[in-house]
Amino acid sequence: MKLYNYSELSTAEIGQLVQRNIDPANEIRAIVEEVIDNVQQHGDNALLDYAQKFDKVTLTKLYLDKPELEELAKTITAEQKLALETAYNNIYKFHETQLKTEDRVETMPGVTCWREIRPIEKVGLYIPGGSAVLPSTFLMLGIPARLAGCHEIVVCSPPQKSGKVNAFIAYVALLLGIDKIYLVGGSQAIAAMAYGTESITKVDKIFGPGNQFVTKAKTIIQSTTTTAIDMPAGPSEVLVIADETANPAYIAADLLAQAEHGIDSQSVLVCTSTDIANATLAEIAKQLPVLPRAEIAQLALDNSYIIVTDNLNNAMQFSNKYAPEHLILATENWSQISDKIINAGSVFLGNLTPESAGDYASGTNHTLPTSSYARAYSGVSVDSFVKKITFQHITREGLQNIGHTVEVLAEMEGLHAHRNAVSIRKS
Ligand SMILES: NC(=O)c1ccc[n+]([C@@H]2O[C@H](COP(=O)([O-])OP(=O)(O)OC[C@H]3O[C@@H](n4cnc5c(N)ncnc54)[C@H](O)[C@@H]3O)[C@@H](O)[C@H]2O)c1
Ligand SMILES: N[C@H](CO)Cc1c[nH]c[nH+]1
Ligand SMILES: [Zn+2]
Repeated sequence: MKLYNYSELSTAEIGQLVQRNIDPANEIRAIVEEVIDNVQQHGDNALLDYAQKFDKVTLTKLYLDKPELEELAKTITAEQKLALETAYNNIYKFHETQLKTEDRVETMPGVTCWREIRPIEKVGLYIPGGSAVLPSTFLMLGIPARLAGCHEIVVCSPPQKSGKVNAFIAYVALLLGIDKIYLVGGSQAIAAMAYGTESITKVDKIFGPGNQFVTKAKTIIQSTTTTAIDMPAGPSEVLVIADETANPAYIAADLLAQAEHGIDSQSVLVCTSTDIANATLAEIAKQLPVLPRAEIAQLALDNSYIIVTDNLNNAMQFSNKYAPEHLILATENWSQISDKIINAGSVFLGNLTPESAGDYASGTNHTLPTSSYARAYSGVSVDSFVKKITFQHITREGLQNIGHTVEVLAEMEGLHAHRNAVSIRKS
Protein backbone atom coordinates (compact mmCIF):
# COMPACT_ATOMS: atom_id res chain seq x y z
CA MET A 1 0.00 0.00 0.00
CA LYS A 2 1.43 3.38 -0.98
CA LEU A 3 1.71 6.03 1.73
CA TYR A 4 0.86 9.70 1.10
CA ASN A 5 0.96 12.83 3.22
CA TYR A 6 -2.30 14.74 2.82
CA SER A 7 -0.69 18.18 3.18
CA GLU A 8 1.65 17.41 0.27
CA LEU A 9 -1.05 16.29 -2.16
CA SER A 10 -2.22 18.69 -4.86
CA THR A 11 -5.92 18.96 -5.76
CA ALA A 12 -5.21 17.05 -8.98
CA GLU A 13 -3.46 14.25 -7.06
CA ILE A 14 -6.38 13.98 -4.65
CA GLY A 15 -8.68 13.83 -7.68
CA GLN A 16 -6.62 10.91 -9.04
CA LEU A 17 -6.65 9.09 -5.71
CA VAL A 18 -10.42 9.20 -5.34
CA GLN A 19 -10.96 7.80 -8.86
CA ARG A 20 -11.81 4.09 -9.01
CA ASN A 21 -11.14 1.62 -11.78
CA ILE A 22 -13.72 2.83 -14.27
CA ASP A 23 -12.80 1.03 -17.48
CA PRO A 24 -10.85 3.91 -19.06
CA ALA A 25 -10.29 2.11 -22.38
CA ASN A 26 -13.90 0.88 -22.55
CA GLU A 27 -12.71 -2.73 -22.68
CA ILE A 28 -15.36 -3.97 -20.25
CA ARG A 29 -18.04 -1.95 -22.03
CA ALA A 30 -17.17 -3.61 -25.35
CA ILE A 31 -17.43 -7.13 -23.89
CA VAL A 32 -20.66 -6.33 -22.08
CA GLU A 33 -22.32 -4.69 -25.09
CA GLU A 34 -21.65 -7.81 -27.13
CA VAL A 35 -23.13 -10.01 -24.39
CA ILE A 36 -26.23 -7.82 -24.14
CA ASP A 37 -26.76 -7.91 -27.94
CA ASN A 38 -26.35 -11.63 -28.01
CA VAL A 39 -28.83 -12.25 -25.18
CA GLN A 40 -31.30 -9.90 -26.82
CA GLN A 41 -31.06 -11.83 -30.10
CA HIS A 42 -30.64 -15.42 -28.96
CA GLY A 43 -32.32 -15.51 -25.54
CA ASP A 44 -31.94 -18.75 -23.57
CA ASN A 45 -29.49 -20.24 -26.06
CA ALA A 46 -27.10 -17.35 -25.48
CA LEU A 47 -27.41 -17.88 -21.71
CA LEU A 48 -26.53 -21.57 -22.07
CA ASP A 49 -23.54 -20.67 -24.25
CA TYR A 50 -22.29 -18.08 -21.74
CA ALA A 51 -22.60 -20.57 -18.85
CA GLN A 52 -20.22 -22.72 -20.85
CA LYS A 53 -17.90 -19.88 -21.84
CA PHE A 54 -17.64 -17.87 -18.60
CA ASP A 55 -18.65 -20.32 -15.87
CA LYS A 56 -17.26 -23.48 -17.54
CA VAL A 57 -20.49 -25.34 -16.85
CA THR A 58 -22.67 -27.31 -19.30
CA LEU A 59 -26.27 -26.74 -18.33
CA THR A 60 -29.20 -28.83 -19.56
CA LYS A 61 -31.71 -26.41 -18.08
CA LEU A 62 -31.45 -22.81 -16.92
CA TYR A 63 -33.04 -22.99 -13.48
CA LEU A 64 -33.45 -24.94 -10.26
CA ASP A 65 -37.02 -25.50 -9.05
CA LYS A 66 -38.39 -25.87 -5.52
CA PRO A 67 -37.78 -29.64 -5.08
CA GLU A 68 -34.20 -29.18 -6.30
CA LEU A 69 -33.65 -26.26 -3.92
CA GLU A 70 -35.13 -28.27 -1.03
CA GLU A 71 -32.80 -31.17 -1.80
CA LEU A 72 -29.76 -28.89 -1.83
CA ALA A 73 -30.79 -27.03 1.32
CA LYS A 74 -30.93 -30.30 3.30
CA THR A 75 -27.15 -30.53 3.29
CA ILE A 76 -26.44 -27.53 5.52
CA THR A 77 -25.68 -27.88 9.22
CA ALA A 78 -27.86 -26.72 12.12
CA GLU A 79 -25.24 -24.10 13.02
CA GLN A 80 -25.24 -22.70 9.49
CA LYS A 81 -29.06 -22.63 9.43
CA LEU A 82 -29.15 -20.76 12.72
CA ALA A 83 -26.64 -18.16 11.49
CA LEU A 84 -28.68 -17.56 8.31
CA GLU A 85 -31.90 -17.34 10.33
CA THR A 86 -30.40 -14.91 12.87
CA ALA A 87 -29.18 -12.70 10.02
CA TYR A 88 -32.60 -13.01 8.38
CA ASN A 89 -34.36 -11.90 11.57
CA ASN A 90 -32.09 -8.88 12.18
CA ILE A 91 -32.26 -7.71 8.56
CA TYR A 92 -36.04 -8.19 8.60
CA LYS A 93 -36.39 -6.24 11.88
CA PHE A 94 -34.34 -3.30 10.59
CA HIS A 95 -36.03 -3.14 7.18
CA GLU A 96 -39.56 -3.62 8.48
CA THR A 97 -39.48 -0.17 10.09
CA GLN A 98 -38.89 1.40 6.66
CA LEU A 99 -42.49 0.75 5.60
CA LYS A 100 -44.14 3.93 6.86
CA THR A 101 -47.46 5.43 5.87
CA GLU A 102 -47.24 9.18 5.38
CA ASP A 103 -49.68 11.82 6.63
CA ARG A 104 -52.24 13.44 4.35
CA VAL A 105 -51.62 17.19 4.02
CA GLU A 106 -54.32 19.81 3.48
CA THR A 107 -52.29 22.48 1.68
CA MET A 108 -55.37 24.78 1.47
CA PRO A 109 -58.85 24.12 2.81
CA GLY A 110 -60.34 21.54 0.43
CA VAL A 111 -57.03 20.67 -1.25
CA THR A 112 -55.56 17.42 0.09
CA CYS A 113 -52.30 15.80 -1.06
CA TRP A 114 -50.65 12.56 0.05
CA ARG A 115 -48.40 9.72 -1.04
CA GLU A 116 -49.19 6.01 -1.10
CA ILE A 117 -46.75 3.17 -1.41
CA ARG A 118 -47.08 0.57 -4.17
CA PRO A 119 -44.60 -2.23 -4.76
CA ILE A 120 -42.64 -2.45 -7.98
CA GLU A 121 -44.38 -5.40 -9.61
CA LYS A 122 -41.52 -7.35 -11.18
CA VAL A 123 -38.04 -7.21 -9.73
CA GLY A 124 -34.84 -9.04 -10.62
CA LEU A 125 -32.27 -9.92 -7.96
CA TYR A 126 -28.68 -10.62 -8.92
CA ILE A 127 -26.80 -12.75 -6.39
CA PRO A 128 -23.03 -12.75 -7.06
CA GLY A 129 -21.33 -16.10 -7.27
CA GLY A 130 -18.15 -15.73 -9.29
CA SER A 131 -15.22 -15.53 -6.95
CA ALA A 132 -17.27 -16.10 -3.76
CA VAL A 133 -20.91 -17.15 -3.48
CA LEU A 134 -22.86 -14.61 -1.40
CA PRO A 135 -26.02 -15.97 0.30
CA SER A 136 -25.88 -12.85 2.50
CA THR A 137 -26.62 -10.76 -0.60
CA PHE A 138 -29.69 -12.92 -1.24
CA LEU A 139 -30.96 -12.00 2.25
CA MET A 140 -30.13 -8.31 1.69
CA LEU A 141 -32.20 -8.18 -1.51
CA GLY A 142 -34.88 -10.77 -0.85
CA ILE A 143 -36.04 -9.43 2.52
CA PRO A 144 -36.81 -5.86 1.38
CA ALA A 145 -38.39 -7.24 -1.83
CA ARG A 146 -40.72 -9.42 0.24
CA LEU A 147 -41.47 -6.61 2.73
CA ALA A 148 -42.33 -4.29 -0.15
CA GLY A 149 -44.74 -6.89 -1.55
CA CYS A 150 -43.22 -7.21 -5.05
CA HIS A 151 -45.39 -9.64 -7.03
CA GLU A 152 -42.74 -11.34 -9.10
CA ILE A 153 -39.18 -11.86 -7.91
CA VAL A 154 -36.76 -13.23 -10.50
CA VAL A 155 -33.45 -14.45 -9.07
CA CYS A 156 -30.26 -15.05 -11.09
CA SER A 157 -26.96 -16.36 -9.77
CA PRO A 158 -24.00 -17.90 -11.63
CA PRO A 159 -23.98 -21.71 -11.83
CA GLN A 160 -21.30 -23.35 -9.72
CA LYS A 161 -19.12 -26.21 -10.96
CA SER A 162 -21.86 -28.60 -9.79
CA GLY A 163 -24.21 -27.03 -12.34
CA LYS A 164 -26.31 -25.79 -9.40
CA VAL A 165 -26.21 -23.00 -6.82
CA ASN A 166 -24.66 -23.79 -3.47
CA ALA A 167 -26.68 -25.15 -0.56
CA PHE A 168 -26.70 -21.83 1.34
CA ILE A 169 -28.29 -19.97 -1.54
CA ALA A 170 -30.87 -22.76 -1.73
CA TYR A 171 -31.63 -22.47 1.99
CA VAL A 172 -32.05 -18.69 1.74
CA ALA A 173 -34.43 -19.20 -1.19
CA LEU A 174 -36.59 -21.36 1.06
CA LEU A 175 -36.44 -18.79 3.90
CA LEU A 176 -37.64 -16.14 1.45
CA GLY A 177 -40.30 -18.34 -0.14
CA ILE A 178 -38.62 -18.17 -3.56
CA ASP A 179 -39.25 -21.27 -5.68
CA LYS A 180 -36.91 -20.83 -8.61
CA ILE A 181 -33.34 -19.67 -9.18
CA TYR A 182 -31.97 -19.08 -12.66
CA LEU A 183 -28.44 -20.35 -13.16
CA VAL A 184 -27.27 -17.27 -14.98
CA GLY A 185 -24.41 -14.97 -13.97
CA GLY A 186 -22.58 -11.87 -15.10
CA SER A 187 -23.73 -9.34 -17.65
CA GLN A 188 -25.82 -12.02 -19.39
CA ALA A 189 -28.03 -12.25 -16.28
CA ILE A 190 -28.58 -8.50 -16.29
CA ALA A 191 -29.40 -8.55 -20.02
CA ALA A 192 -31.81 -11.46 -19.56
CA MET A 193 -33.74 -9.68 -16.79
CA ALA A 194 -33.78 -6.39 -18.75
CA TYR A 195 -34.96 -7.81 -22.08
CA GLY A 196 -36.58 -11.08 -21.03
CA THR A 197 -35.87 -14.43 -22.72
CA GLU A 198 -38.01 -17.50 -23.43
CA SER A 199 -37.74 -18.52 -19.77
CA ILE A 200 -36.80 -15.35 -17.87
CA THR A 201 -39.36 -12.60 -17.32
CA LYS A 202 -38.42 -9.03 -18.23
CA VAL A 203 -38.45 -7.13 -14.93
CA ASP A 204 -39.13 -3.50 -14.01
CA LYS A 205 -36.02 -3.04 -11.87
CA ILE A 206 -32.80 -4.96 -11.32
CA PHE A 207 -31.05 -5.12 -7.96
CA GLY A 208 -27.79 -6.43 -6.70
CA PRO A 209 -24.06 -6.04 -6.59
CA GLY A 210 -21.55 -7.68 -8.84
CA ASN A 211 -18.19 -7.45 -10.52
CA GLN A 212 -17.30 -4.90 -13.18
CA PHE A 213 -19.15 -6.85 -15.91
CA VAL A 214 -22.35 -6.96 -13.89
CA THR A 215 -22.10 -3.31 -12.88
CA LYS A 216 -21.33 -2.13 -16.41
CA ALA A 217 -24.30 -4.13 -17.75
CA LYS A 218 -26.58 -2.50 -15.17
CA THR A 219 -25.48 1.00 -16.12
CA ILE A 220 -25.92 0.22 -19.83
CA ILE A 221 -29.40 -1.27 -19.55
CA GLN A 222 -30.47 1.62 -17.32
CA SER A 223 -29.96 4.01 -20.22
CA THR A 224 -31.07 1.73 -23.06
CA THR A 225 -34.15 -0.10 -21.74
CA THR A 226 -37.19 0.64 -19.61
CA THR A 227 -35.74 -1.45 -16.78
CA ALA A 228 -34.41 0.57 -13.84
CA ILE A 229 -31.54 -0.38 -11.52
CA ASP A 230 -30.95 0.06 -7.82
CA MET A 231 -27.51 1.70 -8.20
CA PRO A 232 -24.01 0.93 -9.44
CA ALA A 233 -22.86 -1.50 -6.69
CA GLY A 234 -19.52 -2.73 -7.96
CA PRO A 235 -16.30 -4.00 -6.41
CA SER A 236 -16.27 -3.59 -2.63
CA GLU A 237 -14.37 -0.77 -0.96
CA VAL A 238 -13.71 0.54 2.52
CA LEU A 239 -12.20 3.72 3.90
CA VAL A 240 -11.01 3.68 7.52
CA ILE A 241 -10.45 6.94 9.39
CA ALA A 242 -8.22 6.34 12.40
CA ASP A 243 -6.50 8.30 15.14
CA GLU A 244 -4.19 7.34 17.99
CA THR A 245 -7.11 5.70 19.86
CA ALA A 246 -7.49 3.07 17.11
CA ASN A 247 -6.21 -0.50 17.26
CA PRO A 248 -3.95 -1.22 14.23
CA ALA A 249 -4.80 -4.95 14.37
CA TYR A 250 -8.50 -4.14 13.97
CA ILE A 251 -7.80 -1.65 11.18
CA ALA A 252 -5.73 -4.25 9.32
CA ALA A 253 -8.49 -6.85 9.72
CA ASP A 254 -11.10 -4.44 8.31
CA LEU A 255 -8.89 -3.44 5.36
CA LEU A 256 -8.24 -7.10 4.56
CA ALA A 257 -11.92 -8.01 4.86
CA GLN A 258 -12.85 -5.85 1.88
CA ALA A 259 -9.62 -6.59 0.01
CA GLU A 260 -10.42 -10.31 -0.04
CA HIS A 261 -13.59 -9.70 -2.07
CA GLY A 262 -11.74 -9.30 -5.35
CA ILE A 263 -8.63 -7.98 -7.02
CA ASP A 264 -10.48 -4.81 -7.99
CA SER A 265 -11.59 -4.04 -4.41
CA GLN A 266 -10.01 -1.06 -2.68
CA SER A 267 -9.11 -0.50 0.99
CA VAL A 268 -8.03 2.97 2.08
CA LEU A 269 -6.69 4.09 5.45
CA VAL A 270 -6.71 7.79 6.35
CA CYS A 271 -5.02 8.26 9.71
CA THR A 272 -3.65 11.02 11.83
CA SER A 273 -0.16 9.62 12.41
CA THR A 274 2.63 7.80 10.61
CA ASP A 275 2.96 5.49 13.63
CA ILE A 276 -0.58 4.18 13.16
CA ALA A 277 0.07 3.78 9.46
CA ASN A 278 3.23 1.75 10.06
CA ALA A 279 1.66 -0.35 12.82
CA THR A 280 -1.26 -1.15 10.50
CA LEU A 281 1.11 -2.19 7.70
CA ALA A 282 2.91 -4.48 10.16
CA GLU A 283 -0.42 -6.02 11.19
CA ILE A 284 -1.40 -6.56 7.56
CA ALA A 285 1.88 -8.36 6.99
CA LYS A 286 1.00 -10.63 9.95
CA GLN A 287 -2.65 -11.28 9.10
CA LEU A 288 -2.52 -11.54 5.31
CA PRO A 289 -0.42 -14.69 4.74
CA VAL A 290 -2.77 -17.00 6.66
CA LEU A 291 -5.85 -15.95 4.69
CA PRO A 292 -7.08 -18.50 2.14
CA ARG A 293 -7.72 -15.61 -0.26
CA ALA A 294 -4.36 -13.95 0.43
CA GLU A 295 -3.45 -13.68 -3.23
CA ILE A 296 -6.66 -11.84 -4.10
CA ALA A 297 -6.35 -9.57 -1.05
CA GLN A 298 -2.72 -8.76 -1.89
CA LEU A 299 -3.67 -7.68 -5.41
CA ALA A 300 -6.45 -5.49 -4.03
CA LEU A 301 -4.02 -3.95 -1.53
CA ASP A 302 -1.60 -3.18 -4.37
CA ASN A 303 -4.39 -0.98 -5.66
CA SER A 304 -5.00 0.59 -2.20
CA TYR A 305 -3.25 3.29 -0.16
CA ILE A 306 -2.75 5.09 3.14
CA ILE A 307 -2.96 8.85 3.67
CA VAL A 308 -1.58 10.57 6.75
CA THR A 309 -3.39 13.75 7.76
CA ASP A 310 -2.76 16.33 10.49
CA ASN A 311 -6.13 15.85 12.11
CA LEU A 312 -9.49 14.07 11.90
CA ASN A 313 -11.16 16.99 10.13
CA ASN A 314 -8.77 16.69 7.19
CA ALA A 315 -9.30 12.94 7.20
CA MET A 316 -13.04 13.50 6.95
CA GLN A 317 -12.55 16.05 4.20
CA PHE A 318 -10.72 13.43 2.13
CA SER A 319 -13.32 10.77 2.93
CA ASN A 320 -16.14 13.00 1.72
CA LYS A 321 -14.28 13.45 -1.57
CA TYR A 322 -13.73 9.70 -1.86
CA ALA A 323 -17.39 8.89 -0.96
CA PRO A 324 -16.67 5.34 0.21
CA GLU A 325 -19.07 2.42 0.10
CA HIS A 326 -18.11 1.65 3.71
CA LEU A 327 -16.70 4.21 6.13
CA ILE A 328 -15.22 3.06 9.44
CA LEU A 329 -14.48 5.66 12.13
CA ALA A 330 -11.79 3.77 14.04
CA THR A 331 -11.55 6.23 16.89
CA GLU A 332 -12.97 6.64 20.36
CA ASN A 333 -13.72 10.22 19.26
CA TRP A 334 -16.17 9.21 16.54
CA SER A 335 -19.02 11.27 17.97
CA GLN A 336 -16.98 14.45 17.40
CA ILE A 337 -16.74 13.86 13.65
CA SER A 338 -19.71 11.71 12.61
CA ASP A 339 -21.87 14.77 11.84
CA LYS A 340 -19.26 15.87 9.28
CA ILE A 341 -19.92 12.82 7.11
CA ILE A 342 -21.45 13.96 3.82
CA ASN A 343 -20.80 11.07 1.43
CA ALA A 344 -20.74 7.39 2.48
CA GLY A 345 -22.78 4.25 1.77
CA SER A 346 -22.76 2.79 5.29
CA VAL A 347 -20.91 3.94 8.42
CA PHE A 348 -19.33 1.90 11.24
CA LEU A 349 -18.69 3.80 14.45
CA GLY A 350 -15.91 3.16 16.97
CA ASN A 351 -13.30 0.49 17.42
CA LEU A 352 -15.64 -2.37 18.26
CA THR A 353 -17.90 -2.15 15.20
CA PRO A 354 -16.50 -4.43 12.50
CA GLU A 355 -17.68 -3.74 8.97
CA SER A 356 -18.31 -7.49 8.63
CA ALA A 357 -21.22 -7.14 11.06
CA GLY A 358 -23.01 -4.96 8.51
CA ASP A 359 -21.99 -7.29 5.69
CA TYR A 360 -23.83 -10.16 7.32
CA ALA A 361 -26.08 -9.75 10.23
CA SER A 362 -26.47 -6.52 12.20
CA GLY A 363 -29.54 -5.57 10.15
CA THR A 364 -28.42 -2.84 7.75
CA ASN A 365 -28.24 -3.55 4.02
CA HIS A 366 -24.89 -4.41 2.46
CA THR A 367 -25.89 -3.59 -1.12
CA LEU A 368 -24.28 -0.19 -1.37
CA PRO A 369 -23.05 2.33 -3.93
CA THR A 370 -19.39 2.07 -4.90
CA SER A 371 -17.00 4.08 -7.12
CA SER A 372 -18.01 7.35 -5.41
CA TYR A 373 -21.71 6.93 -6.29
CA ALA A 374 -22.37 7.35 -2.54
CA ARG A 375 -22.35 11.06 -3.39
CA ALA A 376 -25.81 10.63 -4.86
CA TYR A 377 -27.17 7.13 -4.15
CA SER A 378 -28.30 5.43 -0.95
CA GLY A 379 -27.89 1.73 -0.31
CA VAL A 380 -30.72 -0.71 -0.94
CA SER A 381 -33.72 -0.48 1.40
CA VAL A 382 -37.43 -1.26 1.24
CA ASP A 383 -37.79 2.15 -0.47
CA SER A 384 -35.79 0.80 -3.41
CA PHE A 385 -38.54 -1.77 -4.07
CA VAL A 386 -41.53 0.58 -4.00
CA LYS A 387 -42.90 3.61 -5.72
CA LYS A 388 -44.41 6.43 -3.72
CA ILE A 389 -47.33 7.63 -5.76
CA THR A 390 -48.77 11.07 -5.09
CA PHE A 391 -52.53 11.48 -4.80
CA GLN A 392 -54.67 14.60 -4.48
CA HIS A 393 -58.32 15.39 -3.99
CA ILE A 394 -59.96 18.80 -4.42
CA THR A 395 -63.41 19.71 -3.17
CA ARG A 396 -65.62 22.58 -4.43
CA GLU A 397 -64.23 24.72 -1.59
CA GLY A 398 -60.70 23.68 -2.60
CA LEU A 399 -61.33 24.61 -6.21
CA GLN A 400 -62.40 28.09 -5.11
CA ASN A 401 -59.24 28.38 -2.98
CA ILE A 402 -56.67 27.16 -5.49
CA GLY A 403 -58.37 27.82 -8.81
CA HIS A 404 -57.31 31.43 -9.38
CA THR A 405 -53.64 30.68 -8.59
CA VAL A 406 -53.59 27.89 -11.17
CA GLU A 407 -55.33 30.06 -13.76
CA VAL A 408 -52.76 32.85 -13.31
CA LEU A 409 -49.80 30.46 -13.45
CA ALA A 410 -51.19 28.78 -16.61
CA GLU A 411 -51.65 32.21 -18.15
CA MET A 412 -48.03 33.09 -17.27
CA GLU A 413 -46.86 30.02 -19.19
CA GLY A 414 -49.21 30.67 -22.11
CA LEU A 415 -50.94 27.32 -21.58
CA HIS A 416 -54.59 28.18 -22.02
CA ALA A 417 -55.93 24.64 -22.05
CA HIS A 418 -54.41 24.20 -18.58
CA ARG A 419 -56.19 27.36 -17.38
CA ASN A 420 -59.42 26.19 -18.93
CA ALA A 421 -59.34 22.84 -17.12
CA VAL A 422 -59.76 24.86 -13.92
CA SER A 423 -62.08 27.60 -15.20
CA ILE A 424 -64.56 25.09 -16.66
CA ARG A 425 -64.98 23.53 -13.21
CA LYS A 426 -65.35 26.84 -11.39
CA SER A 427 -68.16 28.12 -13.58
N1 LIG B 1 -21.22 -2.94 -3.66
C1 LIG B 1 -21.84 -3.90 -3.03
O1 LIG B 1 -22.86 -3.68 -2.41
C2 LIG B 1 -21.30 -5.31 -3.08
C3 LIG B 1 -21.87 -6.32 -2.29
C4 LIG B 1 -21.38 -7.61 -2.42
C5 LIG B 1 -20.38 -7.90 -3.33
N2 LIG B 1 -19.85 -6.90 -4.08
C6 LIG B 1 -18.85 -7.15 -5.11
O2 LIG B 1 -19.44 -8.04 -6.05
C7 LIG B 1 -18.42 -8.62 -6.79
C8 LIG B 1 -18.74 -10.07 -7.07
O3 LIG B 1 -17.93 -10.45 -8.13
P1 LIG B 1 -17.71 -11.94 -8.58
O4 LIG B 1 -16.82 -11.91 -9.79
O5 LIG B 1 -17.29 -12.74 -7.43
O6 LIG B 1 -19.14 -12.48 -8.97
P2 LIG B 1 -20.25 -11.98 -10.01
O7 LIG B 1 -21.39 -12.91 -9.80
O8 LIG B 1 -20.48 -10.54 -9.92
O9 LIG B 1 -19.63 -12.26 -11.44
C9 LIG B 1 -19.42 -13.54 -11.92
C10 LIG B 1 -19.80 -13.58 -13.38
O10 LIG B 1 -19.00 -12.66 -14.12
C11 LIG B 1 -18.94 -13.08 -15.46
N3 LIG B 1 -17.56 -12.98 -15.95
C12 LIG B 1 -16.43 -13.39 -15.35
N4 LIG B 1 -15.38 -13.15 -16.15
C13 LIG B 1 -15.86 -12.59 -17.27
C14 LIG B 1 -15.27 -12.10 -18.49
N5 LIG B 1 -13.95 -12.17 -18.68
N6 LIG B 1 -16.06 -11.57 -19.43
C15 LIG B 1 -17.39 -11.49 -19.23
N7 LIG B 1 -18.01 -11.94 -18.12
C16 LIG B 1 -17.26 -12.48 -17.16
C17 LIG B 1 -19.34 -14.54 -15.49
O11 LIG B 1 -20.53 -14.64 -16.20
C18 LIG B 1 -19.58 -14.92 -14.04
O12 LIG B 1 -20.71 -15.73 -13.90
C19 LIG B 1 -17.13 -8.39 -6.05
O13 LIG B 1 -16.39 -7.43 -6.74
C20 LIG B 1 -17.60 -7.85 -4.70
O14 LIG B 1 -16.65 -6.95 -4.16
C21 LIG B 1 -20.30 -5.62 -3.97
N1 LIG C 1 -18.77 -6.26 1.65
C1 LIG C 1 -19.75 -6.61 0.64
C2 LIG C 1 -20.33 -5.31 0.12
O1 LIG C 1 -19.38 -4.55 -0.53
C3 LIG C 1 -20.86 -7.48 1.15
C4 LIG C 1 -20.45 -8.86 1.58
C5 LIG C 1 -21.07 -10.03 1.34
N2 LIG C 1 -20.39 -11.00 1.97
C6 LIG C 1 -19.39 -10.44 2.59
N3 LIG C 1 -19.40 -9.13 2.34
ZN1 LIG D 1 -17.72 -7.86 2.56
